[in-house]
Amino acid sequence: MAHWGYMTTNGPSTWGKDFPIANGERQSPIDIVTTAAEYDSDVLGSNALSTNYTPESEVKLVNNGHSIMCQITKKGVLTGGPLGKDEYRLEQFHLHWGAEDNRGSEHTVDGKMYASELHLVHWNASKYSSFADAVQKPDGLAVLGIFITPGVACNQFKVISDNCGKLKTSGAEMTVDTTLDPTLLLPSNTSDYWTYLGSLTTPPLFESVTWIVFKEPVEYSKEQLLALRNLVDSDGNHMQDNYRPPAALKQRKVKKTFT
Ligand SMILES: CCN[C@H]1CN(CCOC)S(=O)(=O)c2sc(S(N)(=O)=O)cc21
Ligand SMILES: [Zn+2]
Repeated sequence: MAHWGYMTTNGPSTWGKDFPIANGERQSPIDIVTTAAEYDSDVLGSNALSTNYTPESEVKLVNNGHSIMCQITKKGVLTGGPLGKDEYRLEQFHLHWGAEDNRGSEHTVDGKMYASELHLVHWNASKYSSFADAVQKPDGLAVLGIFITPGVACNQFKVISDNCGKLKTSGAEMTVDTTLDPTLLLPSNTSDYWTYLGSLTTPPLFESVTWIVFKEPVEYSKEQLLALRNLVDSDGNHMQDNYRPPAALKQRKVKKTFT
């Protein structure tokens, strides 16, 4: 089978052929209908969402053919909020983006698409022994979704935007000798978010993700967004527009932590 991608011939509308779960009951992304989201004080509850990340002492960047990914090597944890008592460990982060500012995010808010969306991927280290073990479990993963909008440069993202041009082929890796604190990739307000049970937004589309999507977007400069748009895969195709459109909500409720 042709490897999945985002072109007409192998894009999201074709994924169901090889990954039937594409039409499942808890697929991601979704359109977040803000008026339908339910304020849930016990999500906000006793234990607010909390990150405790250790800054990376060097930055491992990988062009995986579908996105630019930063492989995390230090111990960083996400707890609280909808995650109950479980501790989720940061594994990697990556992005999705468009060819133009008017598209690129995967989640949408009342139909609005942002220019890009950053995903910090965590796995449930309280219940599972490894990322590979957790990736298919219904409570195996937690992903933080951060909307990106054009504006001032994000300093912490510079190490990625300054180097992604050197990752010319799929599988290309590089290690940049600089530190990176994933905490500084988050919006200033991490109390206001929507959360719901969903899936990976790329094949294999496992329904294993507790999604936490922050309301406040983060700004990247035009140059930083252009750096993402200049990324190519090994066939020399631009990686841009590497977003899956919203899937059906089906029998799910989206919760929110703010009124
Ligand atoms: C290009 C492949 N992307 C996936 C690779 N991984 C799955 C590994 O399957 C064995 S993963 O768990 O690191 C994630 S998280 C994620 S998203 N966009 O929902 O945050 C996609 C993927
Ligand atoms: Zn993603």
